[in-house]
Amino acid sequence: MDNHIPEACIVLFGATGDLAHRKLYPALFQLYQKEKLNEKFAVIGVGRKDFSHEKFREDVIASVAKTGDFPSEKVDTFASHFYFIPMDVTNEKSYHQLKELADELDSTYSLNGNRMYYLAMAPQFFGTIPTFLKSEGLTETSGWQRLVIEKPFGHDLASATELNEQLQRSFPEESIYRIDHYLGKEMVQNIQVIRFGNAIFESIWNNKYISSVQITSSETLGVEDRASYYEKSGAILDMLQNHMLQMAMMVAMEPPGGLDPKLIRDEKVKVLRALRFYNEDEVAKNIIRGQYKEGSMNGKTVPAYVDEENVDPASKTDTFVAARIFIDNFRWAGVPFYLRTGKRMATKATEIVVQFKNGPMALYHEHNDHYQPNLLRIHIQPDEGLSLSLNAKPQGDFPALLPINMNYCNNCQNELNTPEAYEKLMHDCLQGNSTYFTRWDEVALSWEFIDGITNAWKNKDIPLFKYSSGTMGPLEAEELLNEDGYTWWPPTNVRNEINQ
Ligand SMILES: NC(=O)C1=CN([C@@H]2O[C@H](COP(=O)(O)OP(=O)(O)OC[C@H]3O[C@@H](n4cnc5c(N)ncnc54)[C@H](OP(=O)(O)O)[C@@H]3O)[C@@H](O)[C@H]2O)C=CC1
Ligand SMILES: O=C1O[C@H](COP(=O)(O)O)[C@@H](O)[C@H](O)[C@H]1O
Repeated sequence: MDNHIPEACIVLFGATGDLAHRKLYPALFQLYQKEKLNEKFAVIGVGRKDFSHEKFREDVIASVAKTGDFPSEKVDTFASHFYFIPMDVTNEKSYHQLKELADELDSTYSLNGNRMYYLAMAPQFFGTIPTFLKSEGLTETSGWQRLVIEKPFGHDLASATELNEQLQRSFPEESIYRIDHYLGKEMVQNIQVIRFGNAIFESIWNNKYISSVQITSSETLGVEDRASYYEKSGAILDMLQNHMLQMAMMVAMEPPGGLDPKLIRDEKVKVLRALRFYNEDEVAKNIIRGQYKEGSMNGKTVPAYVDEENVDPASKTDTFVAARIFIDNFRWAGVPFYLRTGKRMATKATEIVVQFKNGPMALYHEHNDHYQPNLLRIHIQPDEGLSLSLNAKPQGDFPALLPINMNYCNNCQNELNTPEAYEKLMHDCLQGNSTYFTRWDEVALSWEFIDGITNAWKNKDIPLFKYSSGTMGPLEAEELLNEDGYTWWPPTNVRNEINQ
């Protein structure tokens, strides 16, 4: 890991695709504008379209322009570093032309042989490309070689293992950067600092003082045009296996011995090792799956999942999942972690709520409707921040109670400066910092846990609960918490709280 401005040739497979256009070019431009990239970089875009370098540059300029009003000279100079190779990645021979251009740019821009290969392509190509990169000699340069790989990383443990073995024949584990874009989110990275940078939290961050943890990631969008992928994945593979478990790991991990990526990832993986795995009966009791029905959102009727384009009308795909999980270790024994995520829910929000236990004696709250437990809310999105709910006394009125909130908003004043997840992750990769990428042991264990659930869904008659679009999911997800004496805390908006 180093902090100097990295020089590298970035080879972007999938350069004409949606992810590259919407996220990756704007992210690279931000790095360039902030001087986290200097003139020593080149990007080679790969796709099947017959683009010239010029056409590709126009595309890159258009993509950047969609994200803000930037000086055209700066954008043009940035785009001049972009080159395009039309090729079919399944054709081994086409890599020769790629190699030639990469070697040439290496010397034109003095890139020291450093290469970042970014696979922004459908997963069926994840194994093929690294194999050809190695067999055709693209991994033999004098500099570093890093492989960035998009999601999904397999669809179960067996397929993920097979893919991983294939990758490791071309790139060692320390050169493989598996993207989970939630790990690039500002407030997900902040969890570590909030916990380990504040003695008041770390000392009570355990089962003596915390009664439960809730993590919600709700979306208002439906399946959109991704049915062919989503029909096979559902919310459980799309969100729970990766983003939701990653957030749970960040909340639950032990303090690392330092900030080295290995030390942090070692602690995260220990959380997964302590995760309670469920048998089929336990899956039925602890995991709720749902699917959206027709409903009303912003005054408009939206269709049921089964009526969406390219969805099987008899589909049993989960568009919602709520899970009660337990981390059976000294710190967390007995503390339920509730995770829920879904599409077509009432709000777009990601929030973590840490609920603290009530004090040992009910001096104030026994007959008081206003009493609420202390909550620490970590607002991941859309606004980023923290809120701490406390109880106080309203002016002059004793012994009444008034719940109050202490709020901090990370992006309210300086909105434009919050780096996008992809900007941070690409920068980290260029610097060789793998902290916020997923290591193979994390991926394998998370698949093992998820396979237990999906196998139970296949083998047992476990219901799929329907929920109306525009709600927070099926009633059964609420009952999951009610059984334990809890209720889901609705996501709040820290900006509104501050402005009240
Ligand atoms: N889009 C998003 O918001 C997100 C995407 N991802 C992941 O990113 C990856 C890419 O997604 P996305 O950008 O949406 O996909 P798209 O379908 O929009 O783009 C696919 C890209 O692959 C190229 N391609 C396809 N087949 C070949 C081939 N045989 N040889 C060379 N190039 C080929 C296409 O080029 P051409 O058309 O020129 O052939 C295109 O550039 C996926 O793994 C996805 O899961 C992850 C999170 C969010
Ligand atoms: O990975 C994915 O994430 C998005 C949600 O990401 P967010 O940053 O907007 O919260 C989700 O819509 C998509 O289905 C999934 O593949």
